Amino acid sequence: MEIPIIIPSLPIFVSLFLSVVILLKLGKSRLNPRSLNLPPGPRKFPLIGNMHNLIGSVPHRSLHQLALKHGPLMHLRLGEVPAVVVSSADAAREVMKTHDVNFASRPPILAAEILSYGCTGITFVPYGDYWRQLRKICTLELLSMKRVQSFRSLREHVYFDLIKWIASVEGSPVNLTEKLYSSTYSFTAAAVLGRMTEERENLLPIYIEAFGLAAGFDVAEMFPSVKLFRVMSRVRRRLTVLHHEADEILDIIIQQHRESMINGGDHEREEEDLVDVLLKFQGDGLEIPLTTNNIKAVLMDMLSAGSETSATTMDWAMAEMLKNPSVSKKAQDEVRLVFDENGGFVDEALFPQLKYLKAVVKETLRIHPPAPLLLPRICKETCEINGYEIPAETKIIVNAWAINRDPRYWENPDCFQPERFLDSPMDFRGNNFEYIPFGAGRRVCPGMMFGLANVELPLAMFLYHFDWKLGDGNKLDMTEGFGLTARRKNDMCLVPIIKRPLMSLK
Ligand code: HEM
Repeated sequence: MEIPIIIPSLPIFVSLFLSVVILLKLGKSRLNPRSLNLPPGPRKFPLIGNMHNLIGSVPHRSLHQLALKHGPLMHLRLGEVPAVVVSSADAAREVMKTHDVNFASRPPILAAEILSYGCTGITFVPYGDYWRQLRKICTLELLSMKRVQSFRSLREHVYFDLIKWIASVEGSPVNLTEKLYSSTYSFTAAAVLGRMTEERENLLPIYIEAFGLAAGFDVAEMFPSVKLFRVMSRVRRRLTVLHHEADEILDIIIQQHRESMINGGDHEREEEDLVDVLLKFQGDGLEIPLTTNNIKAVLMDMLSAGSETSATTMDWAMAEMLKNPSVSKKAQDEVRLVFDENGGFVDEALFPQLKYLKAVVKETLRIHPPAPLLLPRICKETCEINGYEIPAETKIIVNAWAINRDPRYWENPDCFQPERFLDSPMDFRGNNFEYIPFGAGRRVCPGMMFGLANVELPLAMFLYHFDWKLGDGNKLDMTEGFGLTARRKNDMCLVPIIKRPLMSLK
């Protein structure tokens, strides 16, 4: 009698094979250190660990709910990656101040590895001499207050074009969200790469797709020891193609800058862009020489870190003001008082007078931090925090969203009340751990001033020139979406009504 041989279909065979590989890996894994005094956390399942705990809501909300049960220092396993989630100001201070050096590197991330030339930009490069050199260039040159001011005329032109367009469609619904994101990209790309319009425009669809993919879930990142997942990763393949396309465009841009420098510079431009600045450093005898790929990595970091964060802040600020008419009235009254006296020109030089608008921006960053989990850190050497052991190589996730709304530090934490920041010494530079939209410690955001200028100017222009109402049949939707930043899920369509005519730019 013949014995039937059952041949499983290919997908079943592949999943069986992968399960066995993962089980074998986890079997001899270092990830079940029962003897360690780890922070408490929810029960972990085989293979997935706590991945199931993140289903159903945006990650910062799911993690917040878990932390309410397990505490401000919570241990998780995401696939095979051990992680600790920090959800209180005290624990955040321990990580980003007391033990800052130990937590000053970031875990490698697939998208950064590919798009940022093997993590050689500033954002994901490990803490050390090369990072220190880049950070110095960043704070003293690329993103200094002087540099931010040098982009003033560029900023005015980009956002003036936007409000001119809005004025041209007065009375009809405008997809403000879409316009905010595209104008912020235009400004950031022009400041970073220069005014070469065609190349910048070609880079935009690549950038949008790449950062969309980067925000997605990739199983290879959850099981770094299973090399097969890396080989099979569709995200990896697509990111690699996009990286090559972006690389060619960046090469053209850098080449044109080099030629322009040899010919004595571009006399039509008032300001240097960031490519100009980095190329000067390249020839400047740095301690650790900057290769052209290093420069491209920094440029990609600036584009990704600089554009979505500002647009997301602006979008939430507009949505909150629409939801809270008394807030928008106060902000509008202030802006109109200041700029009516200035002949109707929205002038950055007068922004120190916009105390209420600045409080609106601060409150937006409190209640809707664009990077609600900051950027991840990694523990270099095993250390102790609050009596718990944090093993080396643990991924550290700081839930800034939860901290910024913690009722122990904030009255009515879920209410949008800019008044709480008027006459308050609280700042977002990483000194007050109950308010950390830009992070803290050595890796705190170096682009704060650049980002804020990019938010305040368009907001002041929107409030000064227009009244805004929801289009017929549109409801204000405050749902959060998934993405690289915590942007709103659905675009906001608003009807602009001109209240102050547009003056031409000075
Ligand atoms: C509203 C605007 C912005 C917000 C809320 C924001 C937020 C953040 C956060 C939370 C981090 C991680 C900090 C940490 O790990 O402690 C970060 C890092 C960073 N940001 Fe921003 N950012 C903004 C705008 C910008 C802009 C405009 C730029 C540049 C053009 C920029 C460049 C960077 C860079 C390069 C890093 C990495 C720094 C490092 O690892 O040393 N950011 N940002």
